[in-house]
Amino acid sequence: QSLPNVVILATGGTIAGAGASAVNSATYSAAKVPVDKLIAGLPELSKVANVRGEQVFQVASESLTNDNLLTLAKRVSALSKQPDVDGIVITHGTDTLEETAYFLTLTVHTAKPIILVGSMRPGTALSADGALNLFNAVNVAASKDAGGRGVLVTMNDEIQSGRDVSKTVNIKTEAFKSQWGPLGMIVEGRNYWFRAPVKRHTMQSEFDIDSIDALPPVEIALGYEGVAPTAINALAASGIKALVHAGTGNGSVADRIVPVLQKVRADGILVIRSSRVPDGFVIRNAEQPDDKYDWVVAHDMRPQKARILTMVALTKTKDTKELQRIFWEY
Ligand SMILES: NC(=O)CC[C@H](N)C(=O)O
Repeated sequence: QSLPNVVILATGGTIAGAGASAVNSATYSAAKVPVDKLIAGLPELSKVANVRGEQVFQVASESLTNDNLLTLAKRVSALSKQPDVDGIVITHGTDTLEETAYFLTLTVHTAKPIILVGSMRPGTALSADGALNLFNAVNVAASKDAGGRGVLVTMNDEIQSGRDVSKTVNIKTEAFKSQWGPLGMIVEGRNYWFRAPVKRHTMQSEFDIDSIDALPPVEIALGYEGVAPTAINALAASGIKALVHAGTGNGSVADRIVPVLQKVRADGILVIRSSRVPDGFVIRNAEQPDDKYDWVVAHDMRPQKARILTMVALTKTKDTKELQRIFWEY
């Protein structure tokens, strides 16, 4: 057979979920159905690619750890080097899918398509979205024109950049959005491309999962009206190497928190100023004098993605100028 070879790495989530009845679209158990059953339930895949599955984990994605991330990325990297693998699909819970997608696009050196996919409803529900999302993922992974675009996400007929995309609604099937728009769409197994990523990824990345064996502890502190320094002080005392501050507005920081973050930086912990606002981006030296305080701004990265990039960057550098360059470039 001359069909492309696609490997599905299954990690759990709602796409492998099962509920008690067809009306249970929100009340169900995630991470129940094994990958071989997912593949067997979608005979249409055999016309698109030679598909085989590997069960890497079977978890809800909010429980994934840094070690899980390393295990998965190393497996993706190893498979991508095999001549008998043309594309890789990763089934994943949607809650932290955006973090895994960004981690892989930063660290896996391949021009072969890598596609993450999940679903918002379990396969047992009325109007389940997982089957079409997975069919689309395998189609994109099997197509020649999907390589070299960074790690991609196929949800709701859209092809999204793994760097840009986030879960923005927690109940609808159109859950994944990027403020910069999707890269394309997939309809009846055909890709329609409209734009390409400009940030560094995969082949052009200076980071390589094959030489990363541990990730440093990096945590997130939220800014809000009435915020106290309690959480930041506790995090700083816990041995973290960097703190992502999810500030208000344009990454603004409460006046009583500013000296706390200055102390955190003086103690050798890197401070990354991000925003809890989903869209837009943080501008350096606006709201706070980042040059003076030696803080880094997270550009357009949401706090959870800023944390991923910070962990990856810290495997190479602790220099704040370097870290800021990395935030602009990735
Ligand atoms: N829609 C989902 O995949 C959410 C299920 C679960 N919380 C997870 O992220 O794995």
